[in-house]
Amino acid sequence: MVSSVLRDARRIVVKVGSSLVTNEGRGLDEVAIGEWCRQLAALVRGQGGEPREVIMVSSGAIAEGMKRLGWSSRPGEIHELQAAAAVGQMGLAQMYETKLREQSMGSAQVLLTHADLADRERYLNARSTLLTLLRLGVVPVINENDTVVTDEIKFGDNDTLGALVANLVEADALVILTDQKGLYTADPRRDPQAQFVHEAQAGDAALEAMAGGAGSSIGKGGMITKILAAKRAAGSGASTVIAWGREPDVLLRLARGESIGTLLVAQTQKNQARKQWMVDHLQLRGSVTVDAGAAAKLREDGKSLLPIGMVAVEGDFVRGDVIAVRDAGGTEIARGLANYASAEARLLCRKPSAEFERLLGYAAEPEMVHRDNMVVLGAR
Ligand SMILES: Nc1ncnc2c1ncn2[C@@H]1O[C@H](COP(=O)(O)OP(=O)(O)O)[C@@H](O)[C@H]1O
Ligand SMILES: N[C@@H](CCC(=O)OP(=O)(O)O)C(=O)O
Repeated sequence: MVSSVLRDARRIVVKVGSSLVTNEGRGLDEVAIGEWCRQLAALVRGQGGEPREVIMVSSGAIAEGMKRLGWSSRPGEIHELQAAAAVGQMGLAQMYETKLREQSMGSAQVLLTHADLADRERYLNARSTLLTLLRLGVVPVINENDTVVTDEIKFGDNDTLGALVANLVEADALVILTDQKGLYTADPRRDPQAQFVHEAQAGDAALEAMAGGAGSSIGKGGMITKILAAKRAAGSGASTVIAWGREPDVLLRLARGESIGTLLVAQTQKNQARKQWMVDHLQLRGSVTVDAGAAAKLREDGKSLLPIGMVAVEGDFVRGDVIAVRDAGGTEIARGLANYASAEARLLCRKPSAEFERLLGYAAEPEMVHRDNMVVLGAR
């Protein structure tokens, strides 16, 4: 069977769980990590098709740290888990770096917390960094920053983190690699009658009833967190595939359009989903007024808003806040995330980007609001 979802996906987030990465806690599985890295490199290079942008979200730090520290059972104390994660992350990063370098691929370590993605400014910073890494052809390898978070504010499982990263970079697809072939109607470790689910709608409540917790002592979330991650990823238009991480050439075959694992299809289109996301987060913090030229560029050409077209700034906002864009008559044209705080924006009115560094002491993005972070009102 051929599925177009992964075949057409240009930006893909791949998540691998602890049990796979560490061979059920026996230690980092060098061969498996090498295999995924070989496939990631082939995808980035577009071997056999269009080049893809890929981000790896990898668990395994705690399991690897426990092994390095000689602990045979998972400690109950949160700080011991954090210490294990810090020890294990060294090995994890080193392994991905080595395996990607063997493929002549650059790699980058990114450790994120929930707070990083909940805070608008950090959200934009994380997004810009990841998009820059992708543009540079480097493969970001992401894990939760376990050192600085405790239970209540943790993602807790990397399935959720994978979905939030997919939302963050507006990925087309999320691939969750695990120790099962995909989703079954019940936990196959417990119910031999369980049937395989080939395809379903992401967010279908019936799926949540099928999914149980983790089957091994190594994995954290189990299938339920994968189902919820698919629902979350669908919020920004990304479909999810749950597949067995040891399936030969799993990523390459998915990218060729082969149906492997369970496909959970997002119901909303990416652009539509992005707009919905903006509408849901519309707590306006201020606005900018633009000249007729900029208004036309936004309305008719779907362009970003550049400071050179701005004539005034109203309100008090920080980078990452949602602001309105108004024309000279006061009519709202668009809403979006501000790249510059109001005080900086006032200095940048009517100025070309070449002057930003002189005016601010630094230069970030050339746009005041990037079109990817903007909803033009009235536009479909
Ligand atoms: N309906 C289901 N279908 C498939 N697996 C399920 C289901 N319900 C529970 N599971 C369990 O979820 C496990 C995968 O989750 P987990 O151990 O957290 O892996 P990972 O480390 O890859 O995140 C499987 O090994 C399986 O025992
Ligand atoms: N940040 C943790 C991952 C948490 C976790 O167990 O995730 P997973 O195995 O994907 O369910 C680690 O690297 O050990």
